Amino acid sequence: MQLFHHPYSLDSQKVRLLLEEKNIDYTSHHVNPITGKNMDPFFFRMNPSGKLPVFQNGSHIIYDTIEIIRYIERISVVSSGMDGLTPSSSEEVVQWMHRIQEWDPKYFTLFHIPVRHRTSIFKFLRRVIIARMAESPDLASVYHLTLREAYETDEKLRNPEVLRRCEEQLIRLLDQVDSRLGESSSSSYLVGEQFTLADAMLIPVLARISLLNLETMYISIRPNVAKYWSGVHHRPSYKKVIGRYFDGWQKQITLCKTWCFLHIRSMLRKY
Ligand SMILES: N[C@@H](CCC(=O)N[C@@H](CS)C(=O)NCC(=O)O)C(=O)O
Repeated sequence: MQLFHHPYSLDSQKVRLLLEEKNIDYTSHHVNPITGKNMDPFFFRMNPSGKLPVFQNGSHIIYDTIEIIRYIERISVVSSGMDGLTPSSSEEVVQWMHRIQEWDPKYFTLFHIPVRHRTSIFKFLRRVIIARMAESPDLASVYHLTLREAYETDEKLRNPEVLRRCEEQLIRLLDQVDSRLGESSSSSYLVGEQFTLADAMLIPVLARISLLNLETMYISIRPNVAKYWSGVHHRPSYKKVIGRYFDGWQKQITLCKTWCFLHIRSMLRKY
């Protein structure tokens, strides 16, 4: 099994958390979307949307995050030898998964990146797309679509209404999470006492808020969410998938590495 992912990608974090929780071995391929690695022809041929994560098991390729997560759940049930005995996720878990996945972090994240950094990332990515298009003319139509999407994204970021809608949706989700977590004082996870697929999907959302230095505004003011968030930091899966890249000073190193890469490549005009 192979996973094409990146620590920066929120949907990749969801899948990786689950793989770690279920102790499933896989071959990991880092595809950094900020440096445009997801624009490489090999990746585009596998997934014409260029989005992460992509999960491959033999000839079976899955691009949709919820589908990947449910597939991993089935693998884990089968490999534990409990097939037919262990019920798959409850209706409530599945509902939470969809509710969490409905929040698209793209614009929220981009709005909170300083404009000058955002502008140079976008400029770099547009040049990467054009360079890849020249290398693989047979993929020109997909690259054109991606380029158009990049311009549209830039356009939307000028519209404050887009940010307002993302914020509203996030606030609604966090309020629902806070009240669900508060329903039982003994339950540590979103749907009861056990870590479920819903937690694997929720933790990266909180990690994104924290990465953007917005914890005070969105997490700390919700006591149940704040308690949950500090609790999940102790899980080995969290440490491996998120903590080692973004906790404390690691965050500066991770961001600095990407920033230096972009800067040097732009200076050398190597796209
Ligand atoms: N098909 C995926 C989409 C995942 C997605 O939007 N991935 C983002 C990262 S979390 C991505 O790859 N962005 C790179 C890009 O848009 O170029 C799903 O909805 O499950």
